[in-house]
Amino acid sequence: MAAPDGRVVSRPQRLGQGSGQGPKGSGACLHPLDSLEQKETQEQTSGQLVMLRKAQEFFQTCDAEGKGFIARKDMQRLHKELPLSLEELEDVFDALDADGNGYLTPQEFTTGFSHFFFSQNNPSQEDAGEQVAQRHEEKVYLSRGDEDLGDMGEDEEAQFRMLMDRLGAQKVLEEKIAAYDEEIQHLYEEMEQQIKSEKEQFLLKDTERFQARSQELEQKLLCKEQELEQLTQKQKRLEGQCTALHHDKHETKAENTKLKLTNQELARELERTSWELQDAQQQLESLQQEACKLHQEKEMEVYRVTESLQREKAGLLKQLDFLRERNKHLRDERDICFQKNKAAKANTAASRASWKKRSGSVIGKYVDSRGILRSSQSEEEEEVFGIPRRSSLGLSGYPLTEEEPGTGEPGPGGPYPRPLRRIISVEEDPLPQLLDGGFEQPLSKCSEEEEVSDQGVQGQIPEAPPLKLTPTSPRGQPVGKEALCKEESSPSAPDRLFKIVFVGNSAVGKTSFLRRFCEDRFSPGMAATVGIDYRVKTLNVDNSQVALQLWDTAGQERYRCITQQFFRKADGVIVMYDLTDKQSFLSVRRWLSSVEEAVGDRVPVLLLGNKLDNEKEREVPRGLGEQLATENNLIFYECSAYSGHNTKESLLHLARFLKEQEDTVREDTIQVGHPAKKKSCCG
Ligand SMILES: Nc1nc2c(ncn2[C@@H]2O[C@H](COP(=O)(O)OP(=O)(O)OP(=O)(O)O)[C@@H](O)[C@H]2O)c(=O)[nH]1
Ligand SMILES: [Ca+2]
Ligand SMILES: [Mg+2]
Repeated sequence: MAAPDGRVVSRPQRLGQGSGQGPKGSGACLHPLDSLEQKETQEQTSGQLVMLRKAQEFFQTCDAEGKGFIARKDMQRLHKELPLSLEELEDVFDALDADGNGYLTPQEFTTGFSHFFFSQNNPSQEDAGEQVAQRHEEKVYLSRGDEDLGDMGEDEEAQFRMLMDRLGAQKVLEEKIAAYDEEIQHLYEEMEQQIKSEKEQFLLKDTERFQARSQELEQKLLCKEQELEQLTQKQKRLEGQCTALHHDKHETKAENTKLKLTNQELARELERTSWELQDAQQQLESLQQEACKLHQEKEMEVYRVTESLQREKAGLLKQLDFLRERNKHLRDERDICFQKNKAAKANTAASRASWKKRSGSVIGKYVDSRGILRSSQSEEEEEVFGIPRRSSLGLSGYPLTEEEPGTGEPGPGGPYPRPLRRIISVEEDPLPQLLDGGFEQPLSKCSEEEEVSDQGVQGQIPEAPPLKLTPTSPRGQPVGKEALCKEESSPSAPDRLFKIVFVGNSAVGKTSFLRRFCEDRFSPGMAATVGIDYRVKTLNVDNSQVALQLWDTAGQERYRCITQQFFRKADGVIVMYDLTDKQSFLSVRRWLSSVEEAVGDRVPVLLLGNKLDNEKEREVPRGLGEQLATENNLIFYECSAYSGHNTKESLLHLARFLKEQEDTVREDTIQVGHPAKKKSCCG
């Protein structure tokens, strides 16, 4: 058991309890030495036993609660029973408290007593006695058990008192010890105080720490709760998202299925469309071939019609010649009967009629002033036989009937030849003079001024010179007649047929060039072309017959709108300039752009620099022509209608190019859907 100051104090043992020794009579074996000692001490024990017993009685008196030890306050209790002061009791206590721990164990109590007695009786044996007493004490402690100690008698009291006195006598000795003890006690109390305060502080700190700890824990708890709260919310959110995702997943799945179905449908649709496309392509291909055939047939048809018209025309003209011969004879006879005055009258009428009867170009009979194809052939008869008919402008540019243009009524004072533009160029046809005996200046010589002068003189017809029997100009075919070269008179249909439009400023030599090309002759002083003229020439290109429909246009500005219309139908275009006239070269670009505007760049163009024979008057160097041709991807030649230089070569080059281009297109058409590659013209 730990005493208050921490020292270990063995618990005083009650009588009968011992260090493992049992109560009296337990017969526990004793040490051999012990027997010896017993003999020695037996004589002395009787008196002392009593004393010890008394001591025990005292002990128990003091240790009323039976704690097993005596504290100071127990000793104080004796103050009432004994005539001792508190100080004396304190001194006695201190004397007895051998180990100074503030408690008296039974050993210390009885030892004190026995010591006292021993010291009283035989001081010499004190030491031995002490040991023996100690040992004995232990035995006595052990051996006495439950022996009741009786009350203390007088003599005992006297002895006790004596003891106390002795003890008291040692007071002086003991005072010092007491003071010392007091000091120790005091220190002890201080220490206790300190311990107490330490304890309190400790407790305080402990409490503070505890409080802090508990606050901290509370804080932590709060944090944890918040975290828990957050986690719960997060979990809720995640659950929400999870549900949403799950829901979306279902929707996506559904959408997916729909998309798959749509996909399948689209695939089927696509397959069906591709089949339809293939069918359409095949149909397109066959339609293209049909169109191609139709186009060729149409061309052939046109050509045949033209041919037959030409033949008919020739036949009619022969008839006309015959009739004229007849007429002439008849006239001769009649003339003999009638006199000149009639002739003069007839002359007047004839001069008028002769204007109407001027033959025009072939195409003019079928194309009216606006360049639109006319309807019936009756015009031909009327024209040839001068039968007046109701129509607008005549071929020669005069109205065929006496109607006022635009009103439909004959004008006052009879019909006058109105100053209208000649629509179709005509070549002077000597026959009309023969017909009505009237004389006319050949058209090619008459200029617009002369026409005006004609209009100016109302009714006065200039004296016609005596009728010549030979025509004034060589009787060539009227312009527009088909000029079949001798060697190609075979009427077999050509393999190819190309339409070529011939443009260029006025007087550059287009008509002269075509005359050279078709009739291989040059006639100076050509009349300016009016509107548009037309020739056909068949060439032999690489052993195939290529027919060229040559449209000779009027270079004058005022016919520009008519010529424009013909560009669209063209397979090829020839642009001519006069190398002795710079202005005509400068206008080439404008011609090129109006061709480009009408047909784009799909049509090959031949550029011709004419009048090469007039080298001394050259104004346009060859290089300029070549440069322009290269820049615009044109075929280029310098030529002369006068000498015939390069007239055939240039058109042969163009015809060959057209033929090759058509072959390419045909090949491409056979391979469906491949567009024709445009070759460069100048090869
Ligand atoms: N020296 C020479 N003169 C030519 C040549 N070609 C044409 N001429 C003359 O130039 C003039 C005009 O000739 P045309 O053939 O009528 O000219 P054009 O281009 O038809 O004129 P428009 O019909 O008004 O467009 C005529 O007097 C011809 O004789 C040529 O190669 N050399
Ligand atoms: Ca003690
Ligand atoms: Mg001309």
